[in-house]
Amino acid sequence: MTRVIGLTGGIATGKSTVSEYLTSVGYEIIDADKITHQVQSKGSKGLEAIAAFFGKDIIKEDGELNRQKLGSIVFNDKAKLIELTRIIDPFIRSEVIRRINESKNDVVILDAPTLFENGYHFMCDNIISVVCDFDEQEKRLMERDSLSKEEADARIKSQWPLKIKAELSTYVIDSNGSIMQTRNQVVKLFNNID
Ligand SMILES: CC(C)(COP(=O)(O)OP(=O)(O)OC[C@H]1O[C@@H](n2cnc3c(N)ncnc32)[C@H](O)[C@@H]1O)[C@@H](O)C(=O)NCCC(=O)NCCS
Ligand SMILES: Nc1ncnc2c1ncn2[C@@H]1O[C@H](COP(=O)(O)OP(=O)(O)OP(=O)(O)O)[C@@H](O)[C@H]1O
Repeated sequence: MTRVIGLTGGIATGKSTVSEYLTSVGYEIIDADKITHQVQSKGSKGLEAIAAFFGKDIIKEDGELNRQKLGSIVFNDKAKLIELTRIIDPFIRSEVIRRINESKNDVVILDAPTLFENGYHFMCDNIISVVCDFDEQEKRLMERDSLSKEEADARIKSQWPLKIKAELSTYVIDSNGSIMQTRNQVVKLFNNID
């Protein structure tokens, strides 16, 4: 049976950087963000369900989801984020489960930012959290996504505190240093996990 290693952390703490490295050394990654985009794509049932709740204006002229608009609604209104999760998570979950069940590998990495918030930790044998200090996370998020301080803080605060995620994880990667230092921790960790 395929073992599932959960990879989580906070927005812009370095999960994708870690999962890109794990891909390069041959691990199979199930990327919950990519699946989210897939189940919300043009003409999908997921997008139809989102538009039924948030209104047709949430779809752009080209038929794609207006991600920026939806993000600014849900990351500033907890009740709306709960609604979005209620609508879209069943689509994400069934695809994640399908991918795990169909995997031919001994190990898959489930890369999910809201692993704990959305209850995906119950599917995992081990959990790795990638964490860094709040100021560093805020800085990285503002730079990467060209967000203001307020926009970055709203996104960070819509997730569970990193301290709690770290406490609930089997392993913690501290990404405060350089990318090379993060990578070295991953190499060391995976030498011991397998
Ligand atoms: C709100 C949406 C449209 C924003 O889209 P956008 O393209 O700007 O961001 P993207 O999807 O690439 O996510 C970027 C980051 O936002 C954070 N994020 C996404 N969804 C959530 C959420 N429900 N709660 C907290 N943080 C979230 C994550 O850290 C993620 O890595 C989109 O994130 C979404 O539909 N989210 C709800 C689905 C979900 O819960 N996805 C997480 C899968 S475990
Ligand atoms: N030591 C480090 N480890 C990881 N990433 C770093 C480090 N130093 C800087 N970064 C940068 O931080 C940014 C955020 O990293 P990344 O995109 O991997 O975050 P993420 O956790 O996957 O975020 P999201 O939840 O939004 O998908 C990237 O631009 C990355 O290059």
